Amino acid sequence: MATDLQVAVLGAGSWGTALAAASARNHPTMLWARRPEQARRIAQARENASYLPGVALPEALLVTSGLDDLFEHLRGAGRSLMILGVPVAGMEQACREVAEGVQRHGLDDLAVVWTCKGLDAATGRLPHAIAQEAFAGTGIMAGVLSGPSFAREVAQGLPVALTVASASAELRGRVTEALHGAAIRVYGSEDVIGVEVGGALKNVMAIACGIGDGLGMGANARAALVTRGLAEMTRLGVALGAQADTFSGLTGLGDLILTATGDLSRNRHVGLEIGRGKSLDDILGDMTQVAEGVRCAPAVRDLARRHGIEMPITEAVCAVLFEGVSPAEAVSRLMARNPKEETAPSRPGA
Ligand SMILES: NC(=O)C1=CN([C@@H]2O[C@H](COP(=O)(O)OP(=O)(O)OC[C@H]3O[C@@H](n4cnc5c(N)ncnc54)[C@H](OP(=O)(O)O)[C@@H]3O)[C@@H](O)[C@H]2O)C=CC1
Ligand SMILES: O=C(CO)COP(=O)(O)O
Repeated sequence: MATDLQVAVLGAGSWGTALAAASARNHPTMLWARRPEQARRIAQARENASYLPGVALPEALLVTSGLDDLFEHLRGAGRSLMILGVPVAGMEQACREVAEGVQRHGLDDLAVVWTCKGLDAATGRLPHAIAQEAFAGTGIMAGVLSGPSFAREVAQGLPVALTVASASAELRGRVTEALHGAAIRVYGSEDVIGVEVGGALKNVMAIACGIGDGLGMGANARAALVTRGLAEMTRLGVALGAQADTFSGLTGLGDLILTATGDLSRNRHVGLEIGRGKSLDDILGDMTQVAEGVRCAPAVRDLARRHGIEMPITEAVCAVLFEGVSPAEAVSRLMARNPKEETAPSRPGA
């Protein structure tokens, strides 16, 4: 392999595994699973049977459950890249472990991208704020990788377009080099906030669209939810410092369309089942993978209220998930809102 870029992926869920497999085709790549028995099973079977059953992983992909192995893999590389494949709930711990590992192993040129889509449930912080705090004083280059990308399709080698956002051109270049190829296009952006807000909020909107489809509300209602959902995403994003244009790109409209309409989406699945009358506890009890929109919805609602941003669809999702409001009642409340102008979505109050 003629490359001086070495890649480590922390987190062996569906997305971490799919990205590690893609990277391993061109660069020395090591995947870290937090459970030793899972790492052993993946390494032996060349398959992640828990998260991506039936997908063959490249022979070249290294697998470990030892965090120190991951840093040793990167030490001595010409250039190194760490991809965090954990959900938002694991972001703070992952960043802390990376910061400590960098010091312990004397890595001085590491680029780190996270892939989680959500807000910190307790504080409403976006992932970059979590990373910023953990990485302070370490010299780590940081950024976010997002876009419309079901892990299973990526792992099967089907075409996909992603966006990497970072202030660091060097980091954007490394991520592009690691993943860009025959089936993956990687676009660059400097709008970290816009990319993160799009990724977090499209999950909430996917739950809303799933609820509508579960209720049998029809294609017109779905189109209305997607469009007005995008208006909510843009409004909050702009209030937080994002660029409005980002929301018509891959990580905004692109990911919203995918997740709100694609049946591989876990968030859409949650909404569909709620709309069909199942309880949230039963739905989550039957799932083995994360649906970030569930924990994210109240954090988004609280953040929006703090910024004085109206987010009726998000409020409705929270009311159905956590306040005992029936899906039908939530729809009635949305429809009963006062008529208004359809102004540009980025304008406050639109
Ligand atoms: N799957 C997809 O298509 C895509 C997912 N994403 C985003 O990527 C992130 C990861 O999702 P995905 O891979 O799908 O999730 P999965 O549910 O498939 O896997 C989650 C992975 O994270 C580990 N994990 C779970 N909770 C924690 C925690 N608190 N701390 C540390 N590790 C934890 C799990 O380990 P264990 O098995 O030991 O429990 C597992 O390896 C999410 O934010 C998701 O929105 C982004 C793009 C596409
Ligand atoms: O983020 C995703 C696709 O871009 C995956 O969506 P779900 O988490 O809803 O499955």
